[in-house]
Amino acid sequence: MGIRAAVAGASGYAGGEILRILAGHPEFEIETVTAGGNAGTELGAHQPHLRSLADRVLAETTPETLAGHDVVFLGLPHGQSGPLAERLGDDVLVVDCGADFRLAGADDWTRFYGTPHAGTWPYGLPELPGQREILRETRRIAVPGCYPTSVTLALFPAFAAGIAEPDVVVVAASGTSGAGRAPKPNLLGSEVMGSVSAYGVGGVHRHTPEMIQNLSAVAGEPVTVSFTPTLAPMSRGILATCTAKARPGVTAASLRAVYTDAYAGEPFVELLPEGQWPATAMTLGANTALVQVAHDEAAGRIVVVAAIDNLTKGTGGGAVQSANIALGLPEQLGLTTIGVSP
Ligand SMILES: NC(=O)C1=CN([C@@H]2O[C@H](COP(=O)(O)OP(=O)(O)OC[C@H]3O[C@@H](n4cnc5c(N)ncnc54)[C@H](OP(=O)(O)O)[C@@H]3O)[C@@H](O)[C@H]2O)C=CC1
Ligand SMILES: CC(=O)N[C@@H](CCC(=O)OP(=O)(O)O)C(=O)O
Repeated sequence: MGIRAAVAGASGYAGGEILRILAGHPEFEIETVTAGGNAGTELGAHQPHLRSLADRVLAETTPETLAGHDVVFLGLPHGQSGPLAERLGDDVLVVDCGADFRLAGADDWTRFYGTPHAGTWPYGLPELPGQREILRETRRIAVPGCYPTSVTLALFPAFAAGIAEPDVVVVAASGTSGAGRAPKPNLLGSEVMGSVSAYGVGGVHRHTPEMIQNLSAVAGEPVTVSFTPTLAPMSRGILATCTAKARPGVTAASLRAVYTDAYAGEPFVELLPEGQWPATAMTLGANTALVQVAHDEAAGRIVVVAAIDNLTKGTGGGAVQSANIALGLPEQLGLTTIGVSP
């Protein structure tokens, strides 16, 4: 008998990615899959790529259907996780892909999400300093947002090493799956194809406080982040271009040395060889973040580019990576760094 898992939101993009990974994981048994309005229908109608699970019937998402499992993965709209998690025992590992428990600051939560703050859970980004120790001891995990995953991995080593001023500018392109599968007028194929567009400009995107929280904690001082997301005509992937003012004395060699050291032992983050730049296509389906750095001497800025698959390292893969740690399994179990191409 393996580790009994339930996936809520199994008809959605995040839930589908979690199931894709769990289906190839040697320790998990997928016992229950749930949805909202699509409860009662077969999973294969929504996730036709998950062949071995096609005839599973989606249950309703209730505390009763999610009870009795060792692990519950939640891929639900914001606001749904808190009431469900409250009704699941403290011994059950709950891994939430929603935003509800990511932020420590209730004011930030209310300002960006407009509802009362549900609380704060340990943050599922194992690469952050000290985070693996925290994840080993917890039964509640808040999986990071997809943009904050890419930006935090791109920049935290520079702040940990004290080589960047606390003034960050990020422009990131995301594939459309980041927006979920519910239809939205600006996300019709004809609106998205052949065009890249900015949205959430001017410090209003809800991932901004999450980036600030992560980078400020590592820097030990408040970091400002000017974040501009853009939508790119592709299904998956995030390419985040992040810059910060360099502290005096930083050189191309010292910058590279910081990132070489930071990621030398990390299984899922790779500093690419010099001269090679990350592309989203290199990460598709893989639980990897690919990173490259440059020192823009004329501008006095550090430039870091990171690529991830928003659904894998940015959600489902990150969720399973953190769950592996919390369950005492090898962190890499069931996860691959090998992508899909072309
Ligand atoms: N897409 C991404 O790249 C990322 C997503 N996330 C987060 O993961 C969560 C899910 O996102 P995503 O998969 O993209 O969204 P989708 O819209 O693709 O899927 C949402 C899922 O939630 C279910 N659902 C919707 N409303 C309810 C409800 N009232 N009660 C129970 N189930 C409900 C849907 O079921 P039904 O089919 O029946 O409507 C569906 O299974 C969100 O919190 C999102 O922020 C996090 C990081 C990245
Ligand atoms: C392309 C696109 O629309 N992306 C989403 C981010 C998706 C995500 O991961 O965010 P949460 O988990 O915090 O909802 C957005 O910008 O709102």
